[in-house]
Amino acid sequence: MKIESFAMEGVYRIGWSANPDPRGAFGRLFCAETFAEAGLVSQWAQTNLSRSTRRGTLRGMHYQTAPFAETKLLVCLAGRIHDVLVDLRPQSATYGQWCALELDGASSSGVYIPEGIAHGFQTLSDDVMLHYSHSRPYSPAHQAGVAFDDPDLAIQWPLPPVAVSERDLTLPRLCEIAPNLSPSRTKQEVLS
Ligand SMILES: Cc1cn([C@H]2C[C@H](O)[C@@H](COP(=O)(O)OP(=O)(O)O[C@H]3O[C@H](C)C(=O)[C@H](O)[C@H]3O)O2)c(=O)[nH]c1=O
Repeated sequence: MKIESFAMEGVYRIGWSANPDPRGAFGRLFCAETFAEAGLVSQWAQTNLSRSTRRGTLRGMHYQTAPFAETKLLVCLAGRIHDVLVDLRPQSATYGQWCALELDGASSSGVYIPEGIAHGFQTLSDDVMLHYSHSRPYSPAHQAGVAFDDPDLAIQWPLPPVAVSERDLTLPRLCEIAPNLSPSRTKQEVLS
């Protein structure tokens, strides 16, 4: 299992160190001790599976508000996704900016997403399966989000979005949830 910092403070790529053998492979994806030693959340409240059937499916940008703000460990088990993070932490050097990475099931690659980051993805293949670990329970009353097509963010999505939920089509713009954020800080992809 590899833990590598990525683009924004507190975000890490998580790599699955597979041990191949004639049957296939086996490897560790999470270890509470290793995560704790690295200063990462090492206890999860809930885990979820997310299945998307069509290439181009876009979900996001989602987060939970306090006191249910959550850290997520996301692992791609099947298919490929373009994963996007938006930094909503006012004290962060990358506040109001976004970064992106590709995750795929072939390598079971993952990303560790700290509290204060809005998360979304677009599938790059049919039949995507994702595994989520959440540090806090799901709380519908604390579900929040930012528009995936916010013009101030100008997130670059690789494909025309399909199968976007009604909720995601009506999420607020960043300027509505962070009025003090000057547009000059946004429109920049944080280069990894
Ligand atoms: C998030 C969640 C949802 N649900 C129920 C609520 C709905 O009936 C159904 C689908 O929920 P939603 O449309 O919010 O699912 P996504 O659009 O895939 O949202 C998720 O994907 C984005 C990209 C994320 O990062 C979040 O983890 C999460 O918001 O599952 C639950 O029962 N538990 C949960 O933890």
